[in-house]
Order: sequence, then C-alpha cells, then structure tokens
Amino acid sequence: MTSPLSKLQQIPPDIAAVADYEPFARQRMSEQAWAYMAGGAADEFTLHENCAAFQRWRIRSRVLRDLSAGHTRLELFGQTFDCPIFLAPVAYQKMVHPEGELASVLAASAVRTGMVVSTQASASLEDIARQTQVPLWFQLYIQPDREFTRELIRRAEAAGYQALVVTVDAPVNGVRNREQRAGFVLPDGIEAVNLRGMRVPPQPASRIGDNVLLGGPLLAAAPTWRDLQWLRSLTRLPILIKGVMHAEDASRAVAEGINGIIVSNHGGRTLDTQPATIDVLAEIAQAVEGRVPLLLDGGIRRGTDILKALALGAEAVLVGRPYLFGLATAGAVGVAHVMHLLRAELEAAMALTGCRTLDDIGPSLVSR
Ligand SMILES: Cc1cc2nc3c(=O)[nH]c(=O)nc-3n(C[C@H](O)[C@H](O)[C@H](O)COP(=O)(O)O)c2cc1C
Ligand SMILES: CC(C)CC(=O)C(=O)O
Repeated sequence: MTSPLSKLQQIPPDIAAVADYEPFARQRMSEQAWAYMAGGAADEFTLHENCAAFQRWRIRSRVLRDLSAGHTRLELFGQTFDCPIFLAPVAYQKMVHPEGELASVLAASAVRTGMVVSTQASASLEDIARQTQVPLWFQLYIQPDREFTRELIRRAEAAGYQALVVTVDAPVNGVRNREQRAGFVLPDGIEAVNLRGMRVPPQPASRIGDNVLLGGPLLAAAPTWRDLQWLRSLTRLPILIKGVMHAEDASRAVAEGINGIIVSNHGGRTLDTQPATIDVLAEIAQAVEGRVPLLLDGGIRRGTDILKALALGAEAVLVGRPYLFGLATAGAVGVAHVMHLLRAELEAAMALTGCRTLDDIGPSLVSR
C-alpha cells in the first residue's frame, strides 16, 4: 500500500500570504475551471466588494495588555475548534485536485478547524467523514425531490456530521457571465456523487441562465420558511442558514428556531451588486442580539479581515476561494498552509490589539 505521505505535495517557495497562491492555482487550472472557481455573478461587483470593503475598516491597536496564556479556541454547539476559521462549502473540489474534498478534510483535521461539506461535493459524504478528526458540518441544498433530501440528511447524520448548514441564497444560480464566456461545463468524471439516484436531476451547470424561471417548476420547488420547519422536525442536529444578508431575515430565522446564521452573499456568486458581507454584519448582529451564533464569509483573505469580522459580531468566519487555491496548488498541504497563514495572521492581529482570546475582540477595535 502506498503511504499517504508519499502523496504530500510541496508548497511553492516564496508564498508569504494567502493571495500568493492565486497565480499558482490559476496556472494549474483550465480556463473553464478557473472561470467557475474564481468567478462571480454578472459584473462581479460583489465579488470584488467583499474584499474591498474589509480595506475600508480600520483597526485600532491596543498596548501593554496582558497577553499570557492566549489562544484562538472556540466552542460552537458544544463542539471545540482550535481557531475560528472554517472551510466553507465548495462544490466539485476534484475539479482542481484529484483528491478534492478528501485532501481538504485532511487539512481541516491537521489544523483542527471545522469544514462544511457541500451537497455538491465530488466525493461521497461518507468517504469524507471517514477521514476526519474534527467535527464536520453538512451543507444542504434542499432538493426539489424532498424525499431524497430527507435521505441525504439521514445519511449525513449516520456519517457523524454535527450540524446542517442550509444554503438559502441560491434558489437559482447567479448570472455567471464569466463561466458562460469561458464555455464552462463540468468536466467528464466530475460529479455531485451524493445526488446520485435523485428523481429530479440537478440543473446542468451549462444551462444556467437559459431557463425561464418565474412561473417555472424550479422556483415552484424552491425552499421556503415552511421547509425549514420541516427540516427541524427531521433532525436534532443544529441547523444554520447560510446566505442571510438582511436583518429582517436574520430576525425571522431566530424566531423560527434556527440555531445559527451565516452572513454570506455566496462569495459574490449569486446576486451581483449586493453589499459586502462585512458591511451588513453589524446591522444583523444588532437584530440577532446574541441569541444565536453568527458566522460570516466572503472576501476573507487576511487575519486582519477575521479580526474585523469578529469585532463586528461574528463568532467565526469561513473561507472559500483561498483554500481552493491552496488545494489546486499543493493538495492537502496547500489547504493546511492557507489555514495556517490565516491563523498566524489572526494571532498577530490579536496580539497587536491586546486580545488574549476571541472573547476580547470587540467593536471598539474597529472603525470606518
Ligand atoms: C467554486 C465555489 C463553489 C461553491 N460551492 C458552494 C456550495 O456548494 N454550497 C454553498 O453553500 N456555497 C458554495 N460556495 C460559496 C462558499 O461557501 C462561500 O460562501 C464563498 O466562497 C465565500 O467567499 P470567498 O470565496 O470570498 O471566501 C462556493 C464557492 C465557490 C468559490
Ligand atoms: C453547484 C453549485 C450550485 C454550487 C455552488 O453553490 C456554487 O457554484 O456557488
């Protein structure tokens, strides 16, 4: 048997920050795959704004505080993580590396942080769960075939997943002009394996944007708040919803008994010209009043971005493209390195703002 160690890849020299992975990842991907992985919706305003908005927030340093015995550990839903940086659900990871999600989960285990596994993963949810040494969460796209959805949840529970992350911001795909221009279609051999056997097949990516939507069958089957009540009746797992950008939706989610909220605009891949996630976080935190944990994703590229998100009300963040680029470049080692870089930068930012633990990070540290 080949040792898994023989597969470990090298990190390219001179990588000092997460952004340095991008050119390496691009070189290793076809133009079509790059359009899918790196691109966003329409004019990609929100894609860019997610990152740009972090630059408009300023951090105020603090001095001479006691920094002994600090750490970045956090507990969520009774689960312990070494740092508040999770791997966001990203579909079809075998498109950028033959080990795909199996490499990502090894990296999450190595750095002892959480991973959210996509419904559209290219490896089976059971195979991914078998590799893990950290709590995994399952990202659920409620399928038009509700019986199949019920079975998917049962499988996730049986495999040991510890929370359901229901993505609610993509009842239809975004207008993905970059993908259309590049002629993106899923390559042969890449498949949403967890959806095999579903009665209503998922919409082929190549047809996105071509279909009549309003009044059509796709939107008739789109999830609503009622479906969340149905999910609640099916599982005892904590349920988070991912893709909330409005304080009224956040308040409703809390009232409906949702256990956590992920402030997200899907990395700028669904509705273009939405604001950056970091710019709506404080408003949503105010509506939620600490009743359930808030997480945020979109545009996190630096430890200082994470500090800003935590200061404005998030308990943790998720990253998408950064680890995908690490995966494309150097497999599990690349993903672990990306997570390590972000964590090291977060720790430096905490030390320079006088924060020993995540609980010390508060709104007085940031301003516009
Ligand atoms: C290639 C790609 C595939 C994605 N697939 C999913 C998915 O299957 N389910 C989901 O909820 N979000 C998906 N997302 C969105 C991410 O979970 C996350 O919200 C986003 O990537 C965060 O922004 P960032 O890439 O700037 O970190 C995907 C994002 C990318 C880039
Ligand atoms: C298969 C897609 C619906 C996955 C996704 O969420 C995305 O590409 O952003």
